[in-house]
Amino acid sequence: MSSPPARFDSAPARDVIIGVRDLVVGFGDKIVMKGLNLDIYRGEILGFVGPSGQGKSVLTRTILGLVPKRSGTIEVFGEDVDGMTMTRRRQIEQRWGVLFQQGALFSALTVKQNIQMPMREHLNLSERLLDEFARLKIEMVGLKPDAADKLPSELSGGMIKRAALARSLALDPEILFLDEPTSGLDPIGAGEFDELVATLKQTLGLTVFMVTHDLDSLYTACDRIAALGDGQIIAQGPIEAMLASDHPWLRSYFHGKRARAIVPQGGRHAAA
Ligand SMILES: Nc1ncnc2c1ncn2[C@@H]1O[C@H](COP(=O)(O)OP(=O)(O)OP(=O)(O)O)[C@@H](O)[C@H]1O
Repeated sequence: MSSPPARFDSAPARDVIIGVRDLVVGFGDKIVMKGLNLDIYRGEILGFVGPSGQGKSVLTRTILGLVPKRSGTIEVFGEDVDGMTMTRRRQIEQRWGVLFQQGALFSALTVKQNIQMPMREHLNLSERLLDEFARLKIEMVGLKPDAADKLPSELSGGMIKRAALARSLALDPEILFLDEPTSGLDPIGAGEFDELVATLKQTLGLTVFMVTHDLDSLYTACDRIAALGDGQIIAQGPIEAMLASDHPWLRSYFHGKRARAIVPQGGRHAAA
């Protein structure tokens, strides 16, 4: 199965923070990635779309080293992940933050304790500094200070997302992986979350890889979009490139009934 060349766009060379080449991933007889190529550039918010079950989460998990690949290469921060020592791998892991679809906070721990988990695992900090850093992260994601001592069960869906985001920022990552961050949020909450991610990108210089089905996020938060289909990238570029594509799935996704419900000025859907 042929794949697009290593660089697809005519833009000047940019700093590739993650480079995926000829990636093949499968489970038993089922091949999910069929020679996929993708670059994630430093400082961008890349939206990753595609039909359900095509492998968006699998790609994320493969990059993160949670799913083994059959072949191909993955370079993270310019280094091939194959052959990395465990120590190096752990150093790399400190440079990314992950927000899984369900938020995945530990239910028995308070927000503060959740945020401090990665810090305790990777850093050697005093309790005073741990508290100070957790307080900072809580403020960064727009939660009130009293959220620190709450359990996840005491939080709304939007607050859980923010708390999980705060935890993913615990180690001051360079890149954030967000798996459907606005799913389950009402349109206003989703819009606020997108704004927060865009602000964090600006202020912290973050790179963001965001798996999403949320058209509004693609319009309002993403600098670039990559679309997955049949185990490969079928299109990538700014929203205009998606709108101009004549690929059948992209046409129905970006020009279908739901897409037409978007307020032209970039407002969110009337209904989620
Ligand atoms: N651990 C696994 N074992 C076997 N098959 C798996 C495993 N993980 C994922 N798959 C399969 O890989 C395919 C891609 O799944 P994935 O969750 O990545 O899709 P997706 O594009 O993220 O879907 P959605 O948009 O619905 O979240 C699916 O057919 C899924 O059943």
